[in-house]
Amino acid sequence: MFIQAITLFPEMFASITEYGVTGRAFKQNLWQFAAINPRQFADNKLGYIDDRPFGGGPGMIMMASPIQTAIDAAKQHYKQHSIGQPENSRVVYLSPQGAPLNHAKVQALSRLDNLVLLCGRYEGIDERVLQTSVDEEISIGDFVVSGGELPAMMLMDAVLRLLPNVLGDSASAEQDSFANGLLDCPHYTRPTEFQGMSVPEVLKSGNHALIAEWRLEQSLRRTLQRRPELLDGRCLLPQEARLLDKIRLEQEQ
Ligand SMILES: CN1CCN(c2ccccc2CNc2ccc(C(N)=O)cn2)CC1
Repeated sequence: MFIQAITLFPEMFASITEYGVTGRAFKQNLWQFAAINPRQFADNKLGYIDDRPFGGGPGMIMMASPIQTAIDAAKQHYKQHSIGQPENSRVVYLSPQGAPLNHAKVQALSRLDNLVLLCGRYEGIDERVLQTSVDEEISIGDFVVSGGELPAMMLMDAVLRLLPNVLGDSASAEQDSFANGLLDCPHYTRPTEFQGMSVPEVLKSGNHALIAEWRLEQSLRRTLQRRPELLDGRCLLPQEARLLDKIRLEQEQ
């Protein structure tokens, strides 16, 4: 997968290309990345790519033209390098006004050949380039941060984890909590005793069926407790329904 970020701060993306599983996968060429700085496409010698908002108000708006040129350059790049299929490519704009990102959306994005991530700064981007050149607007949550770069890197990390071979067999993405629509169960490691607290016996039993059932019960218990709405509309496997009934019965007592 070839990901391009349109950003005023290309260096920020070292956080994902240089560290952790995403960094190792990048070095193994399991995915490719390029940053495009719209400042190089400024219409003026001084490199201005922002201007005051029509209608007044605080802050500055990113001008349409340099962004348009940057998006066209990104599309040109994957076309001339014939990376994947142009139709299997998408331009995504990270913004508080976007559709909420969730696991299903991450899965859909992980099947693309090319992904262009538009990172806004200042107070946002001129609407006219968004209307013509952005395929999808996505939000990583109902809060505002000072630029689209961190949201873009969070989206990238979630997507890259789903690419084949990125997570060696040690940690597979389908075991990720949201992959099954539930919150994750509690985890423990050595030492057995920590500040007078021990480890649930079942986890030391070596009985893998019992351990799996305990973990599923803990996930269901946590989901019911912290995010009950995640259970609405989620079809339950027989084992999940049985455990959920048991938990609900206990809570009624
Ligand atoms: C001070 N202004 C900075 C620029 N910002 C803005 C406005 C429009 C687009 C992008 C941004 C970049 N910020 C983002 C981006 C995404 C998310 C998210 N939830 O996905 C949160 N914030 C408005 C506020």
